[in-house]
Amino acid sequence: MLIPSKLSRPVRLENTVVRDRLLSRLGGAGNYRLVLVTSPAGYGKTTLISQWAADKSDIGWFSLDEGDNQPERFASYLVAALQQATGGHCSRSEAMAQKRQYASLSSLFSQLFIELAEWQQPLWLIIDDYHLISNPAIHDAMRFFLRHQPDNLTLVILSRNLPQLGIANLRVREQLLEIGSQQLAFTHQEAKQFFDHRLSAPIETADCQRLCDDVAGWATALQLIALSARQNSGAAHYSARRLSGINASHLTDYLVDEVLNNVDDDTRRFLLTSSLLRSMNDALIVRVTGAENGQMRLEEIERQGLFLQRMDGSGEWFSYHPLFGSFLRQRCQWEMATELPLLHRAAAESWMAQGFPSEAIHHALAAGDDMMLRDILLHHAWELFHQSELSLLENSLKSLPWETLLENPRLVLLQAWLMQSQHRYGEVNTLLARAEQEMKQEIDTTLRGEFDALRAQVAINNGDPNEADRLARSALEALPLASFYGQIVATSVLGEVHHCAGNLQQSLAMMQETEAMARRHEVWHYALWSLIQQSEILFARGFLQAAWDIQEKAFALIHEQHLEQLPLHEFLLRIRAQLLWAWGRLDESESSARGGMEVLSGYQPQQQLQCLALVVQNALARGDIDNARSHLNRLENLLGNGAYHSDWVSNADKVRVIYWQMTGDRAAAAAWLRQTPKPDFARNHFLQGQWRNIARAQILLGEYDEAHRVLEELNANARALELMSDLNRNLLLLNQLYWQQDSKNEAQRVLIEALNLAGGTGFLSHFVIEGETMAQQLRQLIQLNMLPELDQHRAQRILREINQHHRHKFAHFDENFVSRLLNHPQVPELIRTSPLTQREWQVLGLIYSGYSNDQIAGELDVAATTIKTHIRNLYQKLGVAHRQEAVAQARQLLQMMGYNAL
Ligand SMILES: Nc1ncnc2c1ncn2[C@@H]1O[C@H](COP(=O)(O)OP(=O)(O)OP(=O)(O)O)[C@@H](O)[C@H]1O
Repeated sequence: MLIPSKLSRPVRLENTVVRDRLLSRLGGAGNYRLVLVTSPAGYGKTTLISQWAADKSDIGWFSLDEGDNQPERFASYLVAALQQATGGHCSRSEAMAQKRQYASLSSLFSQLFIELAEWQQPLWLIIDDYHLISNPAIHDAMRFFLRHQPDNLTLVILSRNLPQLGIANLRVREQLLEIGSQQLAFTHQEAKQFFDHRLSAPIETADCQRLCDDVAGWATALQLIALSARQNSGAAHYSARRLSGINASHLTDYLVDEVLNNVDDDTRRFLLTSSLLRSMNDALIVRVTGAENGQMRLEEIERQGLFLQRMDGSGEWFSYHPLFGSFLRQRCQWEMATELPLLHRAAAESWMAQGFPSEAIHHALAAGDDMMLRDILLHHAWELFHQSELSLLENSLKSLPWETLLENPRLVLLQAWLMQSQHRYGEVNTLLARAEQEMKQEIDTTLRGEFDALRAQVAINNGDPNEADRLARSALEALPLASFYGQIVATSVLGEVHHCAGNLQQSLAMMQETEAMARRHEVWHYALWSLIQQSEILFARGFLQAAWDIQEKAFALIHEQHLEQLPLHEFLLRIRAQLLWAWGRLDESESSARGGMEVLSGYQPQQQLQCLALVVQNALARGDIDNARSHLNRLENLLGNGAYHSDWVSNADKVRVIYWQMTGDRAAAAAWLRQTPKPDFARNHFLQGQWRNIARAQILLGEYDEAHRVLEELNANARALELMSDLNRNLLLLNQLYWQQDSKNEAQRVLIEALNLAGGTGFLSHFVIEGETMAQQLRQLIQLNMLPELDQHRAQRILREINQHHRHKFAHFDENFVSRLLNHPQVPELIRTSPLTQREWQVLGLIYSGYSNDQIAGELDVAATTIKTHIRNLYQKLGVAHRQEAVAQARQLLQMMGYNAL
């Protein structure tokens, strides 16, 4: 819940001096991205902007306190302020902010800007006391905000110092309106107006000017002078003299002498005790200060000019001027040390009664009241956990003695989940084991179930499916229906265990069950997770259309529940990219993979490894070697700088091995093959992937027998486990193997089977990526008319893709290449003296790529007889008699130029 006073413009402006000269400067504020009002404490920043904003409807006001250094909290208030300004227009961003479902502040802001794009009127967002922000993550996010905010939005920042927001740049571009302390300082005329409002007896103009000069127009000082003049008449000059030359840091002495010592004891006590509250209303005041009528008391303090600000339109919420508030709190620590725990306890109780557990925890911590903290946590910790108040919870648990946790093992469970959610798996088991060992009371069955469910999750994350299986089963046995969270976790883990064991049917059933439970209890995170797993299973079984449909459901869930910024969204975008890639929809695939990287942009770059591998994979399918190389550099860099799960590594290795195959880099493949782990048995599709990488490297290195053994076993397993997608991929590699071994018939047989399987899976790019060897075989199959009609169409489609993407293969013989070739010292004499025409080079390239005469005619769009003439001429010039010789010549030339020929 958000505290209303933090989202309200201070409204009490009667008796303030209307500062026309500054207001008219602010009249043009809408022309700037940023209005920056900076000055030392108490120069009138808040008052001025509050006056200026008084007649505006589209404003959002956000007053910061120290707690707002936590990015999630900052974001929630910022979005809420904009919601206020737009009358609730940004509901998606609001839901995301409330549920904390975003990867980074900048991604949340991007969503915000999408919603704001429809908002046409001018819009103002005011952030007061920005100097309280010290967290660099927030500064970064606000720089992002400033760069991308819509043109009709103006950000107004009030701060005691110059914020780190790239101010110089905005200044140069004239996008910044600045108001500093010199401008904020009261003029003589304003000071006169000020005193005329405040003092019962008028003050001489000359006196007023001197007072104003003495304090350099500092508003707070003028206010203090007026205060003391009212309290002990005639002391105005004395105060001004004392105030002249001092600044906020020396203010304490002055405030003690002139303010605290000048109010009656009752008021003094009221000021000190109430200052412990960062925001206050009637109920909080009554409970903490013991005042009979809190509201009246607050209004009275406000009337006395004791730096209390009214924070919302209804007049119920107040807070002290920050300067005065922190002074009072400090004094309170000194003067009322013994009473502090009692006061904080009262504050915590009152916040609890009003439904603000996190504010209550703040006071329970300050009170050092373990019992109270324990009780708040027992009742509200899960709610806060799901709102990602992780650091508040962590601090709370840290401050409780271990014995208290042992007596309340649910708190141990909470601490363990906090560790798991931060991937500190090792610590989870240590903590739970220690708790079990040291707990005095018998651990009840439900709790054991909860412990086991969490341990099962940790085990599967750690890659130990056997242990995960045992724990998940034991959890499900122990947990009653009411413990739905543990049940969901354990069921999902069991689903994963089956998945790892290759029991896809059971795994699918478990994941469907997880989804149903998670939806019933609105645990959206697990619902999404289980949908993604279902899609993975269906993909592995070769049901790509069904996988697509499940993905659609997952995207719908994300949309409905505003889960766009969950890291899991990346997972979904990634498997969508894989599917699109398989179907040859490369542009869409790449943009989905990039979308995934965007979701993770606020995390460690290592997290992007998998999406990056997909970007490389797309470049490879396009035959775009240069692009693939440049992305690969980044990918290899990440691989070398992180510890990854073995599946991640084998996905990344896949594109590396394909790249080496395409560029003929045997040395790299050999080095990799020496050190890559060789798992025992490819009983699931993750391990199949790793073994396929190995087989591909072996084929490239000419280790045909080894590759053959691997692929035979992979195929047997894939058939037994019905991993049809894997079978399809394996057959394509087997085809490569036979082709390289010159077993053309075998190659043809497995290719026909692969094409047939592709009728179900819809695979396309898997064929395309094999490039020219695939193209040659397909051309032959098409010519021989050996395929059933549908497969024939598919073969033609694949061929078109290869031709389109792999033009560079015959573009080797373009003008540039040919001129380099003719200047090569080893070029055969015959070619140097009677060079081919450009057209003849082109035809040679096509012959080399396995095109028939008719296909060359079709490709170059000329008559078949013309091609014959070209061929005759180029044979003559090359000194060859037939096709094979021409192909061999072309290969030699390409190799001479350093190309990896087919
Ligand atoms: N225009 C004005 N008319 C009358 N009093 C003013 C005016 N501006 C400021 N003051 C007095 O000065 C005090 C400080 O003003 P304000 O809170 O606006 O300063 P600030 O610069 O925002 O301070 P901080 O840096 O601590 O946030 C106020 O309590 C008010 O009494």
